[in-house]
Amino acid sequence: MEELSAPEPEPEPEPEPEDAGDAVIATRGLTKRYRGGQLAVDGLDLAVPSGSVFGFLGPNGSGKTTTIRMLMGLIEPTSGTARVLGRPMPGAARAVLPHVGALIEGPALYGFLSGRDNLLRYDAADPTADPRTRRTRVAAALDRVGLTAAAGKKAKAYSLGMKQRLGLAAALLQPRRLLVLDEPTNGLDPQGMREIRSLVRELASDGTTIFLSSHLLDEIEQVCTHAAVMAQGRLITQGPVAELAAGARGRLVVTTPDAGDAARVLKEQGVGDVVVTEDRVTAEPPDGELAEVNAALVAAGVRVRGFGVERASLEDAFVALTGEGFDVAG
Ligand SMILES: Nc1ncnc2c1ncn2[C@@H]1O[C@H](COP(=O)(O)OP(=O)(O)OP(=O)(O)O)[C@@H](O)[C@H]1O
Repeated sequence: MEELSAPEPEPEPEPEPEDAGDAVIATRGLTKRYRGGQLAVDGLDLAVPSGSVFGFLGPNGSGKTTTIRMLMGLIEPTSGTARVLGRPMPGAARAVLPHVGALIEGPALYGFLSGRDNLLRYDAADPTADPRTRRTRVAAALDRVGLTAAAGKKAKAYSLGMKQRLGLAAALLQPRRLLVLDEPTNGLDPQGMREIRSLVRELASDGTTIFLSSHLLDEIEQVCTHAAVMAQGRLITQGPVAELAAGARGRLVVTTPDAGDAARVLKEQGVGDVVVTEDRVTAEPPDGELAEVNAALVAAGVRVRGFGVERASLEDAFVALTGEGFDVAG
Protein backbone atom coordinates (compact mmCIF):
# COMPACT_ATOMS: atom_id res chain seq x y z
CA MET A 1 0.00 0.00 0.00
CA GLU A 2 1.25 3.39 -0.94
CA GLU A 3 2.07 5.51 1.99
CA LEU A 4 0.65 8.99 1.96
CA SER A 5 3.29 11.47 2.89
CA ALA A 6 1.07 13.93 4.62
CA PRO A 7 2.95 17.08 5.59
CA GLU A 8 3.98 17.18 9.23
CA PRO A 9 1.49 19.30 11.10
CA GLU A 10 2.93 22.69 11.95
CA PRO A 11 3.80 22.79 15.65
CA GLU A 12 1.34 24.96 17.51
CA PRO A 13 2.89 28.34 18.17
CA GLU A 14 3.50 28.79 21.86
CA PRO A 15 0.67 30.81 23.32
CA GLU A 16 1.84 34.21 24.48
CA PRO A 17 0.88 35.49 27.91
CA GLU A 18 -2.06 37.84 27.99
CA ASP A 19 -1.51 41.25 26.40
CA ALA A 20 2.05 40.38 25.48
CA GLY A 21 1.27 41.61 21.97
CA ASP A 22 3.70 44.51 22.04
CA ALA A 23 5.72 43.25 24.99
CA VAL A 24 9.42 44.05 24.79
CA ILE A 25 10.08 41.51 27.53
CA ALA A 26 7.78 38.54 28.06
CA THR A 27 8.46 35.60 30.32
CA ARG A 28 6.41 32.50 31.02
CA GLY A 29 6.93 30.42 34.11
CA LEU A 30 10.50 31.66 34.28
CA THR A 31 12.22 29.82 37.10
CA LYS A 32 15.75 29.68 38.45
CA ARG A 33 16.94 27.30 41.09
CA TYR A 34 20.62 27.71 41.91
CA ARG A 35 22.82 24.68 42.36
CA GLY A 36 22.74 25.05 46.13
CA GLY A 37 18.96 24.51 45.90
CA GLN A 38 17.98 28.16 46.37
CA LEU A 39 14.79 28.90 44.42
CA ALA A 40 15.64 32.48 43.40
CA VAL A 41 12.89 33.03 40.78
CA ASP A 42 9.69 31.04 40.85
CA GLY A 43 7.33 30.81 37.87
CA LEU A 44 7.62 34.41 36.70
CA ASP A 45 5.18 35.71 34.03
CA LEU A 46 6.36 39.18 33.12
CA ALA A 47 5.01 41.44 30.36
CA VAL A 48 6.86 44.69 29.76
CA PRO A 49 4.94 46.91 27.30
CA SER A 50 6.79 48.72 24.56
CA GLY A 51 7.61 52.33 25.46
CA SER A 52 7.09 51.83 29.19
CA VAL A 53 9.41 52.75 32.01
CA PHE A 54 9.00 49.50 33.82
CA GLY A 55 10.02 49.28 37.47
CA PHE A 56 11.06 45.89 38.75
CA LEU A 57 10.50 46.31 42.44
CA GLY A 58 11.35 44.08 45.33
CA PRO A 59 13.36 43.92 48.52
CA ASN A 60 16.96 42.71 48.37
CA GLY A 61 17.12 39.00 47.64
CA SER A 62 13.69 38.86 45.95
CA GLY A 63 15.17 37.62 42.68
CA LYS A 64 15.55 40.78 40.60
CA THR A 65 19.18 40.37 39.61
CA THR A 66 18.68 36.69 38.85
CA THR A 67 15.77 37.59 36.54
CA ILE A 68 17.80 40.28 34.77
CA ARG A 69 20.68 37.87 34.28
CA MET A 70 18.29 35.37 32.65
CA LEU A 71 16.78 38.10 30.45
CA MET A 72 20.23 39.12 29.26
CA GLY A 73 21.17 35.51 28.52
CA LEU A 74 23.92 35.51 31.14
CA ILE A 75 22.48 32.47 32.94
CA GLU A 76 20.11 29.72 31.82
CA PRO A 77 16.70 29.40 33.44
CA THR A 78 15.97 26.12 35.21
CA SER A 79 12.58 26.13 33.47
CA GLY A 80 10.22 28.48 31.69
CA THR A 81 10.93 30.86 28.83
CA ALA A 82 12.05 34.44 28.34
CA ARG A 83 11.55 36.50 25.19
CA VAL A 84 13.30 39.82 24.71
CA LEU A 85 12.37 41.98 21.69
CA GLY A 86 10.26 39.06 20.56
CA ARG A 87 13.13 36.56 20.46
CA PRO A 88 13.91 33.72 22.86
CA MET A 89 16.74 34.16 25.35
CA PRO A 90 19.41 32.98 25.78
CA GLY A 91 19.08 31.37 22.30
CA ALA A 92 18.83 34.61 20.33
CA ALA A 93 21.27 36.58 22.49
CA ARG A 94 23.56 37.45 19.58
CA ALA A 95 20.71 38.97 17.59
CA VAL A 96 18.98 40.63 20.53
CA LEU A 97 21.76 42.10 22.66
CA PRO A 98 22.99 44.68 20.11
CA HIS A 99 19.58 46.38 20.52
CA VAL A 100 19.75 46.34 24.31
CA GLY A 101 21.78 48.72 26.46
CA ALA A 102 22.50 47.31 29.90
CA LEU A 103 23.87 48.71 33.12
CA ILE A 104 24.25 45.80 35.50
CA GLU A 105 26.13 45.85 38.79
CA GLY A 106 27.96 49.11 38.03
CA PRO A 107 29.92 49.84 34.87
CA ALA A 108 33.39 48.40 34.34
CA LEU A 109 35.60 51.47 33.93
CA TYR A 110 39.29 52.16 33.67
CA GLY A 111 40.04 54.68 36.41
CA PHE A 112 43.27 55.87 34.81
CA LEU A 113 41.49 56.76 31.55
CA SER A 114 39.37 59.84 31.06
CA GLY A 115 35.62 59.47 30.72
CA ARG A 116 35.95 60.13 26.99
CA ASP A 117 38.73 57.56 26.54
CA ASN A 118 36.68 54.97 28.43
CA LEU A 119 33.85 55.47 25.94
CA LEU A 120 36.24 55.36 22.97
CA ARG A 121 37.44 51.97 24.25
CA TYR A 122 33.87 50.72 24.67
CA ASP A 123 33.01 51.81 21.18
CA ALA A 124 36.16 50.22 19.74
CA ALA A 125 35.18 46.91 21.37
CA ASP A 126 31.96 46.88 19.33
CA PRO A 127 32.71 45.23 15.99
CA THR A 128 29.65 46.80 14.39
CA ALA A 129 30.72 50.36 15.30
CA ASP A 130 32.20 52.36 12.43
CA PRO A 131 35.60 53.76 13.58
CA ARG A 132 35.20 56.83 11.34
CA THR A 133 32.23 58.08 13.32
CA ARG A 134 33.55 56.97 16.73
CA ARG A 135 34.44 60.43 18.10
CA THR A 136 31.08 61.87 17.06
CA ARG A 137 29.23 58.99 18.75
CA VAL A 138 31.23 59.34 21.94
CA ALA A 139 30.71 63.11 22.03
CA ALA A 140 26.96 62.64 21.55
CA ALA A 141 26.77 60.04 24.34
CA LEU A 142 28.75 62.28 26.73
CA ASP A 143 26.44 65.15 25.91
CA ARG A 144 23.40 62.95 26.47
CA VAL A 145 24.39 62.21 30.06
CA GLY A 146 25.73 65.69 30.83
CA LEU A 147 29.39 64.74 31.06
CA THR A 148 30.81 66.88 28.25
CA ALA A 149 32.53 69.29 30.64
CA ALA A 150 34.07 66.44 32.67
CA ALA A 151 34.95 64.27 29.66
CA GLY A 152 38.71 64.89 29.98
CA LYS A 153 38.86 64.00 33.69
CA LYS A 154 40.14 60.61 34.78
CA ALA A 155 37.25 58.29 35.63
CA LYS A 156 38.71 57.59 39.08
CA ALA A 157 38.11 61.26 39.92
CA TYR A 158 34.41 60.90 39.06
CA SER A 159 31.77 60.74 41.75
CA LEU A 160 29.70 57.56 41.93
CA GLY A 161 26.86 59.38 40.14
CA MET A 162 29.19 60.48 37.35
CA LYS A 163 30.44 56.90 37.01
CA GLN A 164 26.86 55.69 36.67
CA ARG A 165 26.22 58.34 34.04
CA LEU A 166 29.34 57.26 32.17
CA GLY A 167 28.05 53.68 32.31
CA LEU A 168 24.76 54.90 30.85
CA ALA A 169 26.65 56.77 28.13
CA ALA A 170 28.38 53.51 27.23
CA ALA A 171 24.98 51.83 26.97
CA LEU A 172 23.81 54.67 24.72
CA LEU A 173 26.63 54.60 22.15
CA GLN A 174 24.28 52.80 19.79
CA PRO A 175 20.57 53.44 19.39
CA ARG A 176 18.77 50.99 21.68
CA ARG A 177 15.25 49.65 21.75
CA LEU A 178 15.57 48.59 25.35
CA LEU A 179 17.64 49.75 28.32
CA VAL A 180 18.04 47.41 31.28
CA LEU A 181 19.27 49.10 34.42
CA ASP A 182 19.92 47.08 37.56
CA GLU A 183 19.55 49.33 40.64
CA PRO A 184 20.87 52.37 38.75
CA THR A 185 20.74 54.69 41.77
CA ASN A 186 22.14 52.27 44.33
CA GLY A 187 24.72 53.96 46.54
CA LEU A 188 24.15 57.41 45.08
CA ASP A 189 23.57 60.52 47.18
CA PRO A 190 20.23 62.33 46.75
CA GLN A 191 21.66 64.67 44.10
CA GLY A 192 23.12 61.72 42.14
CA MET A 193 19.76 59.93 42.40
CA ARG A 194 17.92 62.96 41.05
CA GLU A 195 20.33 63.19 38.12
CA ILE A 196 19.94 59.54 37.15
CA ARG A 197 16.16 59.67 37.55
CA SER A 198 15.79 62.71 35.34
CA LEU A 199 18.09 61.10 32.79
CA VAL A 200 15.90 57.99 32.80
CA ARG A 201 12.79 60.12 32.21
CA GLU A 202 14.53 61.93 29.37
CA LEU A 203 15.60 58.69 27.70
CA ALA A 204 12.09 57.33 28.05
CA SER A 205 10.62 60.39 26.39
CA ASP A 206 12.43 59.33 23.19
CA GLY A 207 10.40 56.12 23.21
CA THR A 208 13.11 53.74 24.45
CA THR A 209 11.62 51.08 26.71
CA ILE A 210 13.37 51.11 30.06
CA PHE A 211 13.39 48.22 32.49
CA LEU A 212 14.89 49.20 35.81
CA SER A 213 15.15 47.32 39.03
CA SER A 214 14.95 49.03 42.37
CA HIS A 215 14.30 48.27 46.00
CA LEU A 216 13.08 51.86 46.46
CA LEU A 217 9.32 52.28 46.29
CA ASP A 218 9.37 56.03 45.92
CA GLU A 219 11.84 55.75 43.07
CA ILE A 220 9.44 53.53 41.16
CA GLU A 221 6.55 55.90 41.88
CA GLN A 222 8.55 58.90 40.68
CA VAL A 223 10.01 57.44 37.51
CA CYS A 224 8.01 54.48 36.27
CA THR A 225 4.84 54.14 34.22
CA HIS A 226 4.52 50.42 35.00
CA ALA A 227 5.82 48.14 37.70
CA ALA A 228 6.11 44.54 38.75
CA VAL A 229 6.41 43.72 42.42
CA MET A 230 8.52 40.77 43.50
CA ALA A 231 8.75 39.08 46.87
CA GLN A 232 10.74 35.92 47.57
CA GLY A 233 11.20 35.04 43.92
CA ARG A 234 7.53 35.37 43.01
CA LEU A 235 5.61 38.01 41.13
CA ILE A 236 3.08 39.64 43.44
CA THR A 237 1.51 41.95 40.88
CA GLN A 238 2.26 43.96 37.75
CA GLY A 239 0.62 46.75 35.78
CA PRO A 240 0.47 50.53 35.41
CA VAL A 241 1.79 52.18 38.58
CA ALA A 242 -1.35 54.30 38.99
CA GLU A 243 -3.54 51.19 38.90
CA LEU A 244 -1.38 49.26 41.35
CA ALA A 245 -1.59 52.05 43.88
CA ALA A 246 -5.30 52.58 43.28
CA GLY A 247 -5.91 48.92 44.13
CA ALA A 248 -4.97 49.61 47.73
CA ARG A 249 -7.07 51.62 50.17
CA GLY A 250 -5.67 54.94 51.29
CA ARG A 251 -5.02 55.87 54.92
CA LEU A 252 -6.96 58.08 57.24
CA VAL A 253 -4.52 60.73 58.49
CA VAL A 254 -5.17 62.93 61.51
CA THR A 255 -2.64 65.63 62.38
CA THR A 256 -2.89 66.78 65.98
CA PRO A 257 -0.75 67.69 68.98
CA ASP A 258 -2.99 65.32 70.97
CA ALA A 259 -2.00 62.18 69.11
CA GLY A 260 -2.44 59.83 72.09
CA ASP A 261 -6.02 60.99 72.72
CA ALA A 262 -6.80 60.92 69.01
CA ALA A 263 -5.64 57.30 68.78
CA ARG A 264 -7.83 56.32 71.72
CA VAL A 265 -10.90 58.03 70.25
CA LEU A 266 -10.33 56.44 66.83
CA LYS A 267 -10.15 52.99 68.43
CA GLU A 268 -13.33 53.71 70.39
CA GLN A 269 -14.96 54.58 67.06
CA GLY A 270 -14.01 51.13 65.77
CA VAL A 271 -11.33 52.40 63.40
CA GLY A 272 -8.71 49.73 62.63
CA ASP A 273 -4.90 49.68 62.44
CA VAL A 274 -4.27 52.91 64.34
CA VAL A 275 -0.64 53.99 64.18
CA VAL A 276 0.82 57.01 66.00
CA THR A 277 3.94 58.80 64.78
CA GLU A 278 4.60 62.07 66.63
CA ASP A 279 1.76 64.43 65.70
CA ARG A 280 0.27 62.15 63.05
CA VAL A 281 -2.18 59.37 63.63
CA THR A 282 -2.92 57.12 60.66
CA ALA A 283 -5.48 54.35 60.40
CA GLU A 284 -7.61 52.34 58.02
CA PRO A 285 -10.27 54.59 56.50
CA PRO A 286 -13.52 53.91 58.39
CA ASP A 287 -16.41 52.30 56.55
CA GLY A 288 -18.93 54.79 57.88
CA GLU A 289 -19.21 58.56 57.69
CA LEU A 290 -15.82 60.33 57.94
CA ALA A 291 -17.42 63.46 59.38
CA GLU A 292 -18.72 61.46 62.37
CA VAL A 293 -15.23 60.29 63.22
CA ASN A 294 -13.96 63.85 62.98
CA ALA A 295 -16.83 65.06 65.19
CA ALA A 296 -15.98 62.42 67.80
CA LEU A 297 -12.37 63.61 67.89
CA VAL A 298 -13.40 67.23 68.33
CA ALA A 299 -16.01 66.32 70.98
CA ALA A 300 -13.28 64.52 72.95
CA GLY A 301 -11.22 67.72 72.99
CA VAL A 302 -8.66 66.58 70.39
CA ARG A 303 -7.18 69.61 68.62
CA VAL A 304 -7.54 68.43 65.01
CA ARG A 305 -5.16 70.34 62.72
CA GLY A 306 -5.57 68.08 59.71
CA PHE A 307 -8.04 65.33 58.82
CA GLY A 308 -8.47 63.37 55.62
CA VAL A 309 -7.81 60.24 53.59
CA GLU A 310 -4.48 60.19 51.79
CA ARG A 311 -4.24 58.57 48.40
CA ALA A 312 -2.81 55.06 48.54
CA SER A 313 0.82 54.73 47.60
CA LEU A 314 2.57 51.83 45.96
CA GLU A 315 3.86 51.02 49.43
CA ASP A 316 0.29 50.62 50.69
CA ALA A 317 -0.35 48.32 47.74
CA PHE A 318 2.72 46.28 48.56
CA VAL A 319 1.75 45.94 52.18
CA ALA A 320 -1.82 45.04 51.21
CA LEU A 321 -0.63 42.43 48.72
CA THR A 322 2.08 40.75 50.74
CA GLY A 323 0.83 41.35 54.25
CA GLU A 324 4.36 42.51 55.00
CA GLY A 325 6.04 45.87 55.40
CA PHE A 326 8.37 46.88 52.64
CA ASP A 327 11.81 46.66 54.20
CA VAL A 328 13.56 49.49 52.43
CA ALA A 329 16.94 48.68 53.90
CA GLY A 330 16.61 45.11 52.65
N1 LIG B 1 24.88 32.46 42.32
C1 LIG B 1 24.01 32.17 43.28
N2 LIG B 1 24.00 30.96 43.89
C2 LIG B 1 23.11 30.65 44.85
N3 LIG B 1 22.14 31.49 45.29
C3 LIG B 1 22.10 32.72 44.75
C4 LIG B 1 23.01 33.13 43.71
N4 LIG B 1 22.71 34.40 43.35
C5 LIG B 1 21.65 34.77 44.11
N5 LIG B 1 21.28 33.77 44.94
C6 LIG B 1 20.14 33.79 45.90
O1 LIG B 1 18.94 33.92 45.16
C7 LIG B 1 18.04 34.81 45.81
C8 LIG B 1 17.67 35.97 44.88
O2 LIG B 1 18.83 36.76 44.69
P1 LIG B 1 18.91 37.98 43.69
O3 LIG B 1 20.29 38.53 43.73
O4 LIG B 1 18.36 37.61 42.37
O5 LIG B 1 17.91 39.01 44.37
P2 LIG B 1 17.78 40.57 44.17
O6 LIG B 1 16.34 40.87 44.31
O7 LIG B 1 18.46 41.00 42.93
O8 LIG B 1 18.54 41.12 45.41
P3 LIG B 1 19.76 42.13 45.42
O9 LIG B 1 19.15 43.46 45.20
O10 LIG B 1 20.32 41.92 46.80
O11 LIG B 1 20.70 41.66 44.33
C9 LIG B 1 18.73 35.24 47.09
O12 LIG B 1 18.25 34.42 48.12
C10 LIG B 1 20.18 34.98 46.83
O13 LIG B 1 20.86 34.67 48.02
